[in-house]
Amino acid sequence: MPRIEVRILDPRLKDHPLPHYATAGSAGMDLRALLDAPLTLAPGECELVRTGLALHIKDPAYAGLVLPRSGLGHKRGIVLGNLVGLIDADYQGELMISVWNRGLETVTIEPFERIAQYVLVPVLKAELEVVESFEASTRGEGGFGHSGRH
Ligand SMILES: O=c1ccn([C@H]2C[C@H](O)[C@@H](COP(=O)(O)OP(=O)(O)OP(=O)(O)O)O2)c(=O)[nH]1
Repeated sequence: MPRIEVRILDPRLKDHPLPHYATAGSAGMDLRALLDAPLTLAPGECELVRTGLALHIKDPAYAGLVLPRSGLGHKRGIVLGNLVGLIDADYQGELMISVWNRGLETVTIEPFERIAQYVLVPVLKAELEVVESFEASTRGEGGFGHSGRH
């Protein structure tokens, strides 16, 4: 199992569990909002929320993804302002969550509420090789729906 170093940047987090896998099959660890008071988001409003944690992946063979929580996104309209957060292996700063109320009603986030999830994923690095033309292939120039398939 890969190891990620974590710094607890805010003493209030000492009373709360670190992000963890809720079940043996969970792919993500829930992330909690470090807030002094409830945060009210009007429809369309977006706020950068602290986690109070710095997670240093270190190994460039991995990256972190911050993803919405399904229930929160579907039922309360709370998703991420950047849709998906990409956490680089060399990032050592505080993990921040862009919380966006995409819904039509005002939503309140409570301090330490679980607002997103963190998934560690493997990363492949590609080297770009400039060529004059590609080998004959079955795909032409089309894209964005040009294949004619639905
Ligand atoms: O939801 C997110 C997304 C990113 N980050 C941190 C980790 C990431 O490694 C760093 C930079 O993110 P990214 O490269 O996506 O942002 P950018 O807008 O291109 O900023 P930068 O100029 O800092 O690279 O910000 C977060 O804390 N939360």
